[in-house]
Amino acid sequence: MEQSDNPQDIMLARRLERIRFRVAVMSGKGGVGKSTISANLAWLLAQGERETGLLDTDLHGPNLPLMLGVEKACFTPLGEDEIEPVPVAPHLRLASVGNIGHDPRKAFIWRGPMKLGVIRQFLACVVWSDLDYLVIDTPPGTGDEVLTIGQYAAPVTGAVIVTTPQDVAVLDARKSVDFALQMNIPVIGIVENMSDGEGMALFGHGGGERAARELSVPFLGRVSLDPRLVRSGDTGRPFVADHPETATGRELAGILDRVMAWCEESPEDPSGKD
Ligand SMILES: Nc1ncnc2c1ncn2[C@@H]1O[C@H](COP(=O)(O)OP(=O)(O)OP(=O)(O)O)[C@@H](O)[C@H]1O
Repeated sequence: MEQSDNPQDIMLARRLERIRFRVAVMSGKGGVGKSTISANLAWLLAQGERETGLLDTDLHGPNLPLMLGVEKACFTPLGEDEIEPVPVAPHLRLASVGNIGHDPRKAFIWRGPMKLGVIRQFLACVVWSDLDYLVIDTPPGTGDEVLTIGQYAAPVTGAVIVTTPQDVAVLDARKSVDFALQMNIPVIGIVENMSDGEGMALFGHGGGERAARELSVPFLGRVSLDPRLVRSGDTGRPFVADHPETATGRELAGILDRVMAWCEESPEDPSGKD
């Protein structure tokens, strides 16, 4: 974030300094599995004893509290303008607008400028303390909301772009890569989600890898279309918590290994730590 005299911006900058790596999970369109990937990567990071925060900035569909079984939890207020994220598991905490005490069955109605103000205020209010990783589940698309996050959470260490294998989705992934680069966010790579496994012919296979090659960004791996991922999303436990030894569990772990290797070798480490 550029230097500002605004007290909220100063507070935000101070809070973010205590986070070693900030990883934005982005997608050009909705429903491609961004929240699913974010939740599973964050869980695996925490299991590896990395102090991890998960930030859900989707104001219209904050799904992460439900996916992580903390939909009934509310933030603990620490003082004026300060809230403590919700503990999910050892080393893992979540901050989602879904935990501000709103009835999850009702839709949030936000007008444009109000939305951006809320995102900014939300970023500034959450007290994470020291984190190794902050995984930011961004709203889909390349609009003002993602722009606001990119601006206020800067410098973002890198972006993970999630896509599905079809041509239209891959086109959207290209837009996301371009968007991230325009915001000066380095692209960690592309994840192809809902990829057809052997004998399947639903979404196809290989589009994400092709897009990564054409755009000269790393391909982080594919996650198969797996109905158990949908079920685990509904049970409040991420897939990798209960199925780490399945092929899909290993695909997710492989993606995390590549993300961590990229971050930990990144010269952009804002904390200046090794
Ligand atoms: N690999 C997969 N196999 C099967 N189902 C999946 C897979 N990945 C995600 N899903 C399912 O697809 C649906 C959309 O996933 P998710 O909510 O993670 O997408 P999203 O991109 O975050 O959506 P939004 O645009 O609403 O933020 C969910 O029901 C989820 O369980």
